[in-house]
Amino acid sequence: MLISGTSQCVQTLLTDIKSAAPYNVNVLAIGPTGSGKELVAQTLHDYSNRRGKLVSVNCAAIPRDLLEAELFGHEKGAFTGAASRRIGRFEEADGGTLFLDEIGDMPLELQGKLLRIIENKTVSRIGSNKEQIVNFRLVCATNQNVQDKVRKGEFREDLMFRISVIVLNVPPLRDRMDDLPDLIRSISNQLEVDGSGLTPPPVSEDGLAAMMAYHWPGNIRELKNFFQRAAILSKGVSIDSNVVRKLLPTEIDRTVELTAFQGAIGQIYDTHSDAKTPAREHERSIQNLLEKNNVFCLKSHLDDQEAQFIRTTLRIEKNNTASAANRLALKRTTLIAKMTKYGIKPQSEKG
Ligand SMILES: Nc1ncnc2c1ncn2[C@@H]1O[C@H](COP(=O)(O)OP(=O)(O)OP(=O)(O)O)[C@@H](O)[C@H]1O
Repeated sequence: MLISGTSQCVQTLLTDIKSAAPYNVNVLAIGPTGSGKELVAQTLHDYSNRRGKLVSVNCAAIPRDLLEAELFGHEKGAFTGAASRRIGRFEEADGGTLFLDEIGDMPLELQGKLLRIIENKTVSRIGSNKEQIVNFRLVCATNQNVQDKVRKGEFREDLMFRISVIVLNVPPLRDRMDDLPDLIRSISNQLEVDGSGLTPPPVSEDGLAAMMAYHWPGNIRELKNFFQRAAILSKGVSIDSNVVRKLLPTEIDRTVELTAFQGAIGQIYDTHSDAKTPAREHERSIQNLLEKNNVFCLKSHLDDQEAQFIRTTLRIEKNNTASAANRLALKRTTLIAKMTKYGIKPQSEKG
């Protein structure tokens, strides 16, 4: 599977992957859950031309007391239950790439051992004194703020520096909505060959607009799940805004709201037009949001809205920041500062 998308942030990510791939330097991929960090590791490995394989270990999914044996392997009889010799993941990745997912969850005592292996490139199985040379390329991933963990004493600072020679930022889906059509195509292709028997339904224009208004907290994994649900429930009918409304029920208020906001960029909220209907709809959606959330974080909600406004305006104004700033009654420098704050990059700077 290829990393799909033509958005600026994905193009930057791909360029960084290709630049780093040939060198055996440690890479840390940072991004929210489901954003495609494992695919980044796979792509790095593919471009590296290392002859070995990619070996993936999820440090959060393996119980703490088993993780060490998983990584280092063990000799027969090394501990109760070690009925036979087992090769560890470091050895398995010899000549290839070792991908340690959720590295922030690695227990502190194992962090020390990992640091030694990174420095010496030798490993010994539990129950053995024999050191073996291993030649693996290390790629780690996290969706946590590792620096925060360092501050709290939960992650070794020296290890953080060692694993993050190159840092790749994997963007959340909401920051790369322009890639939605490409991602849908990629997920549809997967559905056709994954043996699930599902036929990917087409997506109508208003369906795509409703999907773009949703903020996808589970990122590409959530998009994939949504698509599988849609393939089952829509029974071949195309995914339109009604299907999206049905399948993303808890967030649809947001969709209604954002669609209204997108309309606002046209003239729905134009003071010269009849704004009563959308205003009532807007009020209803706010009421719904308040009913569903005991505490509603207005600040982050407004930030999200602001970011969405800016993205949409840039799209409408074909990434011309001067025109977008005019449309939003902002100074261009203010718009650019806000774009930096929200990590929005225009596809091609014209303004
Ligand atoms: N470009 C893509 N096209 C199709 N599917 C994709 C794409 N990128 C990622 N996916 C799918 O999205 C899901 C999540 O991707 P992945 O496991 O790489 O995310 P992650 O960031 O490593 O998640 P986590 O933080 O939970 O470990 C996977 O099922 C993957 O196949």
